[in-house]
Amino acid sequence: MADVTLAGVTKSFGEKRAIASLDLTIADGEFVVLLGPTGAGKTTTLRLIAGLETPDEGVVSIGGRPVNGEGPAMRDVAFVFQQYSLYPHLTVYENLAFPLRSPARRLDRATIDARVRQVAAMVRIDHKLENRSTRLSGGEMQRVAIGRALVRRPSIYLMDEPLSSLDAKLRGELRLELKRIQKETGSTLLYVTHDQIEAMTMADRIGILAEGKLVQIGTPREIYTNPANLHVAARLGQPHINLLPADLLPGPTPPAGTRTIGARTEHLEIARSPDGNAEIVRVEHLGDQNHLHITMGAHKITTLADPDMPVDAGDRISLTLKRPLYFGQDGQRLA
Ligand SMILES: Nc1ncnc2c1ncn2[C@@H]1O[C@H](COP(=O)(O)OP(=O)(O)OP(=O)(O)O)[C@@H](O)[C@H]1O
Repeated sequence: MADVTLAGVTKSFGEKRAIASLDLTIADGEFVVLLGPTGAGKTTTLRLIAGLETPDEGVVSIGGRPVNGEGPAMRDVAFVFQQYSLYPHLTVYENLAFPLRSPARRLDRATIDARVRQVAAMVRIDHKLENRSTRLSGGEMQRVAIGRALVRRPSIYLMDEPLSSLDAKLRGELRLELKRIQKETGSTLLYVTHDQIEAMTMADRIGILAEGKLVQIGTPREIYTNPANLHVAARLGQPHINLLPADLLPGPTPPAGTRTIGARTEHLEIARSPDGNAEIVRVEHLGDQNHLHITMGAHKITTLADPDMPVDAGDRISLTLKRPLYFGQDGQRLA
């Protein structure tokens, strides 16, 4: 079993508390994505699990075994970083074979060869095995870097923004492949990203970190539809959720104590109306949808609309809320 547990883990760097009493469990075979703003403690969490940092307090366990005293080599964990970190003078084949050649592994040549070829096929780089790693595109290099982690067959993968340096098309392709590989191999994977699409599409569960604390963890759908507070609500959704005063828009009566209403596209009803309560100031045509930028008094609202909806800048519309999210004074969700 390769479940990972952090229990009450705290880690400071000098005065800075990077991780504050963090409790997190990743089940065996689960794909968990950590999302959070810069400095939230995502990388530090990975490094604590890898054994590259030692907790000040609390316990890190892998497969039920406390590993606080164990170095990285003993933890059977593979780390994939944002930078490719390949050996430039070696071929793709040699880069993939390298982790298997350590004397401690005692693998024979045929076993190494079979494993390299199997993983190369998995990450779809088998046609470039003899290329030098410097003569690859960014996407190919990152496939090799991921392959080099896979070839070792560790029980846990830790990935720190492995796709962020790639262009959007490659990111989309590798996202699908990573998810497929993780399913096929049944590996436990903890993945850090700023990219909410990666989080939504790959994660079994998303953990939202803020200031070294786990604010919420749940399936992508739970985190999106049932955010625990304003912070979580603002992390997911494109365009960004609109955070509005409780009495701005007509709609259902908010629960007592409502300070802020969270309205995503699906919480807003739009109708063209010359005496409507809002005005469209800009329409961005994105092809399959339109981005509408709306003002209502001093407030700005952004939402999506069907490209067939005949609206232009300057049009007045009436905006109504339907089942939005309600938040109290302290930012916590009320309903
Ligand atoms: N080695 C270190 N020395 C001093 N401070 C550190 C060190 N490592 C991390 N920190 C601090 O701890 C906090 C958390 O850092 P961490 O790298 O875990 O954040 P992150 O969520 O991964 O951020 P990013 O998204 O920018 O990578 C930050 O304030 C950072 O400056």
